[in-house]
Parts: sequence; C-alpha cells; structure tokens
Amino acid sequence: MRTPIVAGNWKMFKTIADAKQFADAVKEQKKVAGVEQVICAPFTALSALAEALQGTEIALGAQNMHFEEQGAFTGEISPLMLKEIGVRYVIIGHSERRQYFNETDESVNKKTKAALQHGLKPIVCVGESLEEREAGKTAEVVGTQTKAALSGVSVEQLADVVIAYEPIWAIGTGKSSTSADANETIAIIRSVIAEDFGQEAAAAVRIQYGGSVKPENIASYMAESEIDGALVGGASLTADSFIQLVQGAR
Ligand SMILES: O=C(CO)COP(=O)(O)O
Repeated sequence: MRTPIVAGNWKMFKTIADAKQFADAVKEQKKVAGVEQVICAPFTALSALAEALQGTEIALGAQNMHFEEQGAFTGEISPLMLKEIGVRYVIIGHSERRQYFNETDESVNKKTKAALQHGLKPIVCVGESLEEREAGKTAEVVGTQTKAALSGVSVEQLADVVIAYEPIWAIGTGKSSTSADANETIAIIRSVIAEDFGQEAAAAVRIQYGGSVKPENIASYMAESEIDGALVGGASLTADSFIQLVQGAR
C-alpha cells in the first residue's frame, strides 16, 4: 500500500509573514490523518515555517537545491543548509527550472543523488511539453527523464524518492490532464522504473500527478490505480484549499 502524498509547491509566492499566516490558518483546521503532507516554500520562508508548522502534520520541503555541500556557487543553497533547518523534501527538476534556469537531466540526476545522500526526499519532476505530446512523444520524454534522474540511485534509496508527473501544458493553465491520461502516463513511468529497479521496487514508488489540481478534481486523480498524490501549485496557497486537497486525497 502506498501512502498518498500531497505536496504544495508555493513557487515564488509568500513572504515570511504570509507563510506564518498560512501556518496559523492550518492550525485552526481539523488534522487529517493517512495522507503525507508537504509544503515546499521559498527558501526565505523555510526557517520560519519550520517553527510555525510544529504541531501540524505538514512536513517542510524546498523547491530546489545545489548538489554540492558547499563551495563557490553564488546564490545557491546546499543540502546541508536545508537539513539544518528541518527540511525533509526537495523538489528537483521542476519544469520551470528546466525551462528558465537551464536545469538538465544531468543536473537533476546529481541533485537527486545528493538529496538522497543527505537524507532529503527528492520529489523528482518529469513531464512533456504540448508539442511533444502532440508529436506522440510523451512516453519517450517521460521515460528518458525518469531514467536519467534515477541513474545511479540504489534500490534502497528509491524508497525515498517521489516522482511527480507534471505535463507542462497543464501547469498553471487550468487545463488539467484527464485522470485516465495521467494514469496511463504514470503507469509508463512505473514500468520504466521497473526496468532498472525491478517490479517490487517500482510498485512501491509513489508517483504524483501535478498540473491544475484543485480541491474539486483531486479525488478523480486519486481514484486511479497508479496515482499516489498530487503536486499542487496555485491551489496550495491558501490553508483552506490545501486542507481540502489533503482531505480529497484520502
Ligand atoms: O507546477 C505545479 C506544481 O509543481 C502545478 O501548478 P498548478 O497547480 O498551479 O497548475
């Protein structure tokens, strides 16, 4: 049985004050059990959130990191720095980072391995563009991205990896993938993982869907056999909506 996991990706939204307000509002809501919950906040809000989320079910995540522990990498944040403030998850290879910040399959792989070495759980993002989808290349693209990201990861380490399938054309557009289509692609990702890690390990990996997930549609994704949760942007920004997403994932 794979435990469902709902992760909010706040992207470049929320000051420290906003983040604290979110945490206060979450605390007023009833706790939801049985679903792993993560908020991936901007770096500047992580420390404050680590404290503010105490007593909630929500674990802390970052949205990116460098793969080195330290060094002359101006503007970067290392896995050690994230660990120190209580971060447990880190999004790796989000399509916005691949598109705007030159993230490559190679850097995604380095970061995935570095996260695992430091006891951080990577949420590794894969997904095709609209052009690739229309050219019938979805399976090839997500297969290549998945294999590259997980190259050199051990079977034991794979247990700490979460994959997020986010079709680029569905992100922030309101155009979500149908749950059946998302399920089909996620099944492909799982079979690609099985080729390298074996059936048993692949069957245990959690794979989320992301792209215009809302409280109103999360249940339809969760009803699919291969989908184990959601990585949510816009709809994770208010406590009310985030809790509804978590409830919908049970
Ligand atoms: O990119 C996403 C999560 O990482 C999805 O964003 P939206 O939920 O806003 O479409």
